[in-house]
Amino acid sequence: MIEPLLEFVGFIPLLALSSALVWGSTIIYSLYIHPLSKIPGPKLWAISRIPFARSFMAGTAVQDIEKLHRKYGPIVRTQPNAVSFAHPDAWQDIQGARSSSGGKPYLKDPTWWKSMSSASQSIATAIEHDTHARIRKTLAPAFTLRALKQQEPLLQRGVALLIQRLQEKITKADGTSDSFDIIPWFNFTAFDVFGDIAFGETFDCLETSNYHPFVALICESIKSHSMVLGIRLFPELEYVFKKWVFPYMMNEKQKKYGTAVIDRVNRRMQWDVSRPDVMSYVIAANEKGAMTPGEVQATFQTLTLAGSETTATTLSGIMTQLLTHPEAYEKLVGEIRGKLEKEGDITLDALKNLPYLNACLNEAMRLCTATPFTLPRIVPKGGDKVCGTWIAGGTSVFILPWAVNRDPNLWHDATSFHPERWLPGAMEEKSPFSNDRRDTLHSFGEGPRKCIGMHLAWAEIRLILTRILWSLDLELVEKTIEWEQQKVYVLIERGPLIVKLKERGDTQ
Ligand code: HEM
Repeated sequence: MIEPLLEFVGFIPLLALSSALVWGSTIIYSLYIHPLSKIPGPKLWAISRIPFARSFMAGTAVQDIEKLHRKYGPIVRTQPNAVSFAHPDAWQDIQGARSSSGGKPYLKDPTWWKSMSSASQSIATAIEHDTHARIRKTLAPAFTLRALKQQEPLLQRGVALLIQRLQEKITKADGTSDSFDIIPWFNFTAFDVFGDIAFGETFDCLETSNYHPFVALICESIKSHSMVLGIRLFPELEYVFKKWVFPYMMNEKQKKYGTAVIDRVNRRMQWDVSRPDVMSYVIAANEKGAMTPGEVQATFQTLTLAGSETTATTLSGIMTQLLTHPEAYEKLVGEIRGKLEKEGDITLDALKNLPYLNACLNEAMRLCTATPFTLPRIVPKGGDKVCGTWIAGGTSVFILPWAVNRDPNLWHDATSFHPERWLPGAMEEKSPFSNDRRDTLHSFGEGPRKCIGMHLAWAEIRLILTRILWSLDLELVEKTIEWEQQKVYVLIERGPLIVKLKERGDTQ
């Protein structure tokens, strides 16, 4: 009885010694022999995936890695096999088409991009170039400027309902509203407008002045989605989590509302109507069988999230900046009310030509970018030069817009909100912003996988912001959003922004 125990106890030092040897040689390999050993960065991050995963799952990765960039430079090793770039050339090198990759961009890193919930691929989760190109070609006509012109009445209708709902809040005798959090209203509008433009049904958020359970679910699940992504960095654990943990994380709400988009997609496909929504283009292209039904469903699920969360984040960002910079707020309201006399003057075409509005939006997209961390790509076999540095094939590489957009070497007074840096005067030699690297702001990505919804996003953001500022005066009651400290779980977790409204004071 005692003998096997003694045998086992005797085995422990051997086990400890062999583990120490394996660990020791892995550490020495990672630090001194690995093809990325010359890339600067903290040693702990170079030998283990744990520090990155911890920081990512805590929602502080963008701030933590920004600090690493300030210390180690624009190229930093963030995991044994991953490198972050905060370099002006990174957009072209990592996301652009490369001659070294046969004129194609690097493939998306499946650890980050492969769909977790759907067997079918979507425009965003498709890894292979051919599948992506086929899906993108089917959707592209729905997102041109021409299509947007036809979709404008749908957009205007959604935004008009937002304004009506906000005006209904003005119930006090002194002509003001009670204090309320304006952030959910950006979510309501973004999801409703996109639902209407995508498949002809809103989520009734503005109708009911409340979250549709599906929209609430999406907002709540942003954090848990990041947990899952963090776990994926450890393929050895993923099987256990997939089999034993994730099924239990799927709650009743998820089961009930998870199909909210698919149901709408299926309903829309049965309609025999002519309306210029995104689905009408897909139906037309699908007469030739361009996308499978599974791809259509997966793509509309992606579009709903990609098309709404990002827009709502940008609106939250610009509103936070304007309400905390009263001089910019006043100047923008002056431009909007001065140049747009009647409500009917607020058209998408007119808004393109308001210089201060567009300067404010560019500046908000710089500091409050909706995608502060871009999901990684894989350097092709054989390796490649990225931003002038040789990176081994198979390395996971990503851009950190959060750090590029705050780099004091690229921007004057980098962390402050200055819409002026986007006005023509900023190019003049005497301007403090004359050396700003405006060309490094790529809010919508770069290359063949650049945001397909860019025109729609600009239109929606300009229209929502302008119509609010044209109709209403806003007063900041309480700012609980400190944008610099916002947690980022791939997308940004946005805190409350408490405001009061009143009807605009001057003539209408
Ligand atoms: C301010 C709002 C938005 C921002 C900042 C934004 C940003 C981005 C970025 C940076 C990418 C590239 C991601 C990557 O490849 O790593 C992207 C891709 C994408 N965006 Fe947007 N986006 C916005 C609004 C929209 C809207 C309104 C839609 C609606 C359809 C949309 C749909 C997509 C899709 C489908 C992709 C993937 C494209 C592809 O892989 O071909 N986005 N977006």
